Amino acid sequence: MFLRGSIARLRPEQVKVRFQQPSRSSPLFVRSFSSGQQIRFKQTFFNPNEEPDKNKDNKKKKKGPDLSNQPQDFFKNTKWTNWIFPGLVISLFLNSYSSGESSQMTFQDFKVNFLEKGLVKRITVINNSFVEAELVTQHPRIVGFTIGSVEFFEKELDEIQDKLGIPNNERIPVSYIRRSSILSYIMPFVPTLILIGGTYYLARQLQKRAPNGKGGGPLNNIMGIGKSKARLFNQETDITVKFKDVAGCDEAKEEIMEFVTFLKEPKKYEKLGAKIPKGAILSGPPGTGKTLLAKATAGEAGVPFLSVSGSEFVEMYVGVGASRVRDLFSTARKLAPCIIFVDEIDAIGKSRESGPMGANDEKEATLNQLLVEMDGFEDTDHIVVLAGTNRADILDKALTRPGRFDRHISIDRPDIEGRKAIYKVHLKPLKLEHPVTDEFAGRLAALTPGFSGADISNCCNEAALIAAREDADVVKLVHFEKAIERVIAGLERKSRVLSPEEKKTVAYHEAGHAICGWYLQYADPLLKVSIIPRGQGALGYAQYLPGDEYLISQEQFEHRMIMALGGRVSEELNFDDITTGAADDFKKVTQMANMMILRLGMSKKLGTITFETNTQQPQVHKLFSEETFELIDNEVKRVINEAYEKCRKLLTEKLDEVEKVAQELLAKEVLTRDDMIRLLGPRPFEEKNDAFKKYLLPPNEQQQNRPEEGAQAA
Ligand SMILES: Nc1ncnc2c1ncn2[C@@H]1O[C@H](COP(=O)(O)OP(=O)(O)OP(=O)(O)O)[C@@H](O)[C@H]1O
Ligand SMILES: [Zn+2]
Repeated sequence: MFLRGSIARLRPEQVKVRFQQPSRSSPLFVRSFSSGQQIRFKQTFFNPNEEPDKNKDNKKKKKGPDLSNQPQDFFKNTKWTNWIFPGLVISLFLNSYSSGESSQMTFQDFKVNFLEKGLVKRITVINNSFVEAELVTQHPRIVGFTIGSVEFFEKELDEIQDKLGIPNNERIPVSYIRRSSILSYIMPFVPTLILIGGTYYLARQLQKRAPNGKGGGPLNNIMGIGKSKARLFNQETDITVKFKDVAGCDEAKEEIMEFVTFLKEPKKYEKLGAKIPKGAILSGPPGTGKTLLAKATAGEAGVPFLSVSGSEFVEMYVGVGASRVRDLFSTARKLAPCIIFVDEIDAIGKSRESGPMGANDEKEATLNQLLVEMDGFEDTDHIVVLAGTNRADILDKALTRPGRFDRHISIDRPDIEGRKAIYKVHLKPLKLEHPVTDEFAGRLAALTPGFSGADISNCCNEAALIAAREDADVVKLVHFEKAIERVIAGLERKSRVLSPEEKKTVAYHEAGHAICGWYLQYADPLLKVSIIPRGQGALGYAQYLPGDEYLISQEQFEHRMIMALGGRVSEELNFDDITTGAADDFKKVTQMANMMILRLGMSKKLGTITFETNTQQPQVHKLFSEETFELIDNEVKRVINEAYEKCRKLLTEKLDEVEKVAQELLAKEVLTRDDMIRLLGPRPFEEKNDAFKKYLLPPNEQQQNRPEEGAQAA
């Protein structure tokens, strides 16, 4: 009765320690395995009438309900099964321990030490082979010894008592009993019991789910392998996301809204005989909020949300994926109405013929099962399946067929307005210097072209971390600027010390890039140039702000190539030797040139043909002749050479400017756009980036950048 609860919490080593010193806390287990006679042993060290001692163990145990009075509670509690195995082991241990309580000796010892001294109160002969004698002393109270034959023992006993002159009516009472220990019945089964108990206990332990709801140990993976790994988010407790938390992507929200109304008032549709779409594919680059949108849909509809990743269906054992799909849908049916979200569906939904290895049986089986399940549930089941992917183009056509994922919702990287809205969402929890204004969010959005929702969330968090590191009370714009730089270019590496020569080379290299950017019409606005090493291997870098562009002209392409070559050309013009610093630039230039020639039809000689090959499929025959091959080679070289010549011409003309910028860089390490204007005068072209003009240009420059408006105003 004192043991309840505590064993379950004790670790094995604790259990051991407890029982090395027999305490009052053992009777539960002694009783569970002892026959009536064995209680006697227990009484030798446990007195039920004894006052409970006031040690802290006891106090703790007394708190809970008394187990001995409420056995039914004990068995109702499912946890009791967890005790079986440790209980078994401990009670066996105890049994062996408690058996040692009566002192064993020889008949000779007994005769000399007790019998002849008249210390014996009562004698019991057990099974004609063992004698237990109760003494008048307390310690030991009981002694035992084996005898060869009962006749001999009786004779000896009589002789001694005769010798001591004890009258017949006062002789030691002797009783004869037969006793079969329950242990003698149990013992043959003990190994089997331990085996079964052990296996059961291990299985239970391993099947216990980890607190985060994910699988437990390795054995669990095998036992529950066919189970879906979907995480369930309960509508009341877990899904707090609503559409208002998903900023931007208004079209996507609008489209997905239909599912919300369906899950909320299915009758409205069913009344008219309409079939509700069963699923939708959400496609878009990583971090654009596909998962978030799916969750918000569940949040708005107020239904459970089952989230699983496509890759979680894939296992090396055949048939596991299909079984997991089945399990997922059977769970969903129980929870309906509900939303299933399968992230990275391309892991199983890849087009079945594609891939260099041909079809993969296991993946195909999994996909087939998914298709079967989607066909299998009726729209009256009120289950909606949403799937996320970054590669909608490689999905199997069978998946996107009507009646399955028949809606395709694409979520793009947010534009300036989208980013502004997302910033507003993620700035809300931060402690800022000023309340969030449109201006402030717009400025951050303009500084982060191409950022996804996840990047923005990361950037806001990074800013707060930087502010905390600087012991600031509030998060300021500078912290955001540092965070953005860090996200874009990586961590500043002040520890990487360059030699003065290296530093000089980097300064002229970066100055070359910067000057090209300054005097080329289609170059993006420059924000800053720096020669502080950052991230992985970047010795210097320049931050430009491309706008949200959807079309890029040939001239733009060319200007970008010239800019990329500016670093190496500047090295050539200013030093006798060249360095390895331009490797990355060349990679970019080559990629751009290849794209122009092979995909964009920007070569007159080759014409408007795309030479793109499908790298996923093995090439069986040549797609174009040797001559075309050579022509492509020559054209790519020509485009790059032309850009190189233009770059060399430009930088030769602007050698003084390069010198100025390089010297200033060596002195200050970082140059901003304002520094550039101070050194070179304003850029000769209007900036092309609207967001930049609107949020980042100082007001006086905004005037200069809009000549017509300026004229009208004057
Ligand atoms: N439109 C948005 N509004 C607010 N927060 C956003 C938005 N998009 C993304 N986020 C932020 O980015 C995080 C990651 O987004 P999410 O996991 O939904 O992206 P995903 O598109 O599913 O990415 P992946 O393709 O890598 O699975 C979100 O938890 C959220 O904080
Ligand atoms: Zn470079």
